[in-house]
Amino acid sequence: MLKEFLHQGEIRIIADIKYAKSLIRSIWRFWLKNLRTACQQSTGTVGLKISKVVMVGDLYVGKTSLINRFCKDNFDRDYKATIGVDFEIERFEIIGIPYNLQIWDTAGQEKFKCIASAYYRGAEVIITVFDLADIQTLDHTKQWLEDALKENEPDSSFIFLVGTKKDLVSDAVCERTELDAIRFANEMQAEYWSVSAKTGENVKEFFSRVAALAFEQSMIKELEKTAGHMTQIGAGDLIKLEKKTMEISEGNAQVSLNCC
Ligand SMILES: Nc1nc2c(ncn2[C@@H]2O[C@H](COP(=O)(O)OP(=O)(O)OP(=O)(O)O)[C@@H](O)[C@H]2O)c(=O)[nH]1
Repeated sequence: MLKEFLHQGEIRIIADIKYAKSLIRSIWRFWLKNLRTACQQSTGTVGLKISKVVMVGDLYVGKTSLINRFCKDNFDRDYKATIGVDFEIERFEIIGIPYNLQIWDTAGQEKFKCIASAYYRGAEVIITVFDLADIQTLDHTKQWLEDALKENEPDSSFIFLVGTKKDLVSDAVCERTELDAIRFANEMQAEYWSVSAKTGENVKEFFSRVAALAFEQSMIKELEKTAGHMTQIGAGDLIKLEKKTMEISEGNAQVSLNCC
């Protein structure tokens, strides 16, 4: 009798789990359908989504190298200063929706600042970059961020603080610098990452996080526009990205330079 009762209990639990699983599946399917419909309504088809990412920071900190490691999987040890601005486009496909990250690389040299700042507007993501091997560059990140924020609506951009050239510093130095960096990141309301363009450490992971957050944000905006209400999708960790291709067929267009 007891055995039978327990057996029935087991069946009940299994049935409940199955029910819960099917409920989660239905909610997920419903959400995906909503997302696709939102895209279709706003573009007429499942449209291409683009997010603008702007990289700022002192000269020589490694902005271009970081982008090149991610977009072209290469690293150049020779320094070629960015003149004005440059950009790369990285393509993804997420839940069947074509998605591009437009990554703007701005010059760190003071004399090009006035050109570069013209491209800060409309940044969904602002990446402030410093060199882990040159602590002074960390001190300047707040000013870079302030300049970039001036050109954007309040609270409209995700902010990242990125320490580069991790391969150049010992673990002890890195840890010490990171204590300051994390304090800065908190003050800047930024997410902190440390990377190496030379070894590739953390580069893919970092840009995947950038893309996931930016994609999520653009979908929320889309849903808000169509459904007229806020939908919480997650915190950038629900969507796992697979890069469609490592090749870049667009971008790399050096923008013309008439500095003031
Ligand atoms: N060892 C090492 N060197 C790096 C790394 N990233 C960049 N560099 C070197 O640092 C120098 C400057 O890198 P860039 O990427 O050109 O710097 P940038 O911030 O784009 O400079 P501007 O265009 O002047 O603003 C180059 O000689 C790179 O090879 C890294 O992760 N490790």
